[in-house]
Amino acid sequence: MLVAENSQKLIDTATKRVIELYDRVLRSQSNKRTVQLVAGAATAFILYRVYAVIALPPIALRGLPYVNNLRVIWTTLRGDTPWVQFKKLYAPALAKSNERGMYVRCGRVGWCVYVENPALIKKVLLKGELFPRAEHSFGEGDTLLNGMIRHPSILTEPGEKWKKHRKASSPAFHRAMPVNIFGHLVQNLFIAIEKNSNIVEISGLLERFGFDAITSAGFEYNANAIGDRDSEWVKLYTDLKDGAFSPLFFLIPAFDTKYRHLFPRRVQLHQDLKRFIGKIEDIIVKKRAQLLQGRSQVDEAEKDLCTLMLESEADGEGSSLSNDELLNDLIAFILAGHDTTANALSSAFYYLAKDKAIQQKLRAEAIEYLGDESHDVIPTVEQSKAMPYLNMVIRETLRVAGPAVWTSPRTVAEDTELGDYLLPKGTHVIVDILALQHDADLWPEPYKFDPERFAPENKSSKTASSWLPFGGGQHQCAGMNMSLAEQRVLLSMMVRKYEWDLAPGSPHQNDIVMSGMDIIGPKDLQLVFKKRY
Ligand code: HEM
Repeated sequence: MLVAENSQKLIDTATKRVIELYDRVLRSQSNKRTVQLVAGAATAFILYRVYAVIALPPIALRGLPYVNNLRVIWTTLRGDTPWVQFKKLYAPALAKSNERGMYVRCGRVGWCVYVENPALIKKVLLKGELFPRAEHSFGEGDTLLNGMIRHPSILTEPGEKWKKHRKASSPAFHRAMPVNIFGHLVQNLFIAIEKNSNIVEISGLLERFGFDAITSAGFEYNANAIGDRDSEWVKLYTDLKDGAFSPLFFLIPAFDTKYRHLFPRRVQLHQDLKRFIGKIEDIIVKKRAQLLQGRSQVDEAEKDLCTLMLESEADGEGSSLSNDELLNDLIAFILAGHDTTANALSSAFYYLAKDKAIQQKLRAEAIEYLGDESHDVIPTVEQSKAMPYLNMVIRETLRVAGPAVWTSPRTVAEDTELGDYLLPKGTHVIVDILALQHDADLWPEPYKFDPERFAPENKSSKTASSWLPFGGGQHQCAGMNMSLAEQRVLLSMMVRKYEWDLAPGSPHQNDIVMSGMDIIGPKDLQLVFKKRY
């Protein structure tokens, strides 16, 4: 939370004390002037203490450069995205840290040390025992946010409880590579693009593509978000997600719990949540029953995650999850998997529209691998992995405009030195992916889109450890390979079929304009498509 709960308590106590003091001073007739001076000084001191609690980090962290929290609150209320906040506030703080590569600011879990130095990042990500995931990073209680990011799940638990979820899903993520599912959804996207007269709002369309992709690949349910933006599933999910991250309820969770009855729309959303959960529960129950009848005959790589998880559980391979736990993980996959991939793709469309030579080079490669006949070709897994330039474009997009700007927060398990700085037990630490991937020492001209950085001859160990769009260590993105497959299939098919350009008068003409808070992507990106066949 941007304003920690204990700050509120301190403000209340301080206000009470100041009122009591004034009351005593004003009633006292003796030596009034001296008493007024003392009262004034006491008030100033208390006000400073209140300011310090809200605006400044704990004393133990003040040896690192930090960002005054009032500035963070202000920029957040203004609706600045992390992309803008980084340029305005965090990059200057980081610049003050010189070689250290650490700065402090208030984030979702309170005051955090943000780390950008690759060597320190390695320590944070690889020493899981010392830097376990922070508990309750999405708050506690019966809020809509906790109804969506459900406990216990792969996204929420630290330690052994998390391991159980990761173990249950690892075999499934290892096997799933559903290029045909993705390819057929890309064909639905073609239909949607051609329904538009001229200008296509591609970022919204890709979000709907991402939703169909994760419901199909997650539990064999095509929500048909591409075909029908008002479909029941899409509306339900969008309302719930917007509601869960609504700033008012995010900042003051009591409005969503104790005082929910004062907000009828909120009450409705909680009922909608039950309906949404019920739909996925039904799918799980049906799939468990199907498994008792025999294995799915679908090709292993095209099976959905839920089926694969149940099958590996039956084989004693993954760990065993209750229906509730499995449900929580499936919802986690939707939340973690749909916006991220959609925004990455949207950014790729932007950079390819801005640089026609790169777009053409990518097209030439897709034609070389998939042919130039006038019909759609869904690449095989092997073909999609083999296209070197496609992979360079994807990697560079994830560097320059990676949708996940930070890793999940970790909490220091005992007093620990990070670099030359002692972090007390309980300090929160976050890897600043955005800062790392825009460090000019590691990535010259960091805001320039240049896939050649990833050409084999330009590879270096320095950049290998500085490309972390999926995080790293034990919590590295579980869906990384699935997301990469989705991006390869979509981009290779799209570039074979269309040429595209920014829409006339696009606000993105000079520079990409981002939207989003934790997950970012181009804001309302509009493109003009020209069909090649
Ligand atoms: C471009 C697309 C994606 C990006 C950039 C991305 C990025 C990330 C990042 C940065 C983390 C946190 C890592 C950490 O804390 O160290 C993460 C975790 C996670 N992601 Fe992704 N992700 C993407 C797509 C997906 C997809 C498609 C899925 C599911 C199908 C998925 C599922 C998860 C899960 C389950 C976790 C938690 C892993 C754990 O703690 O064990 N992500 N992702």
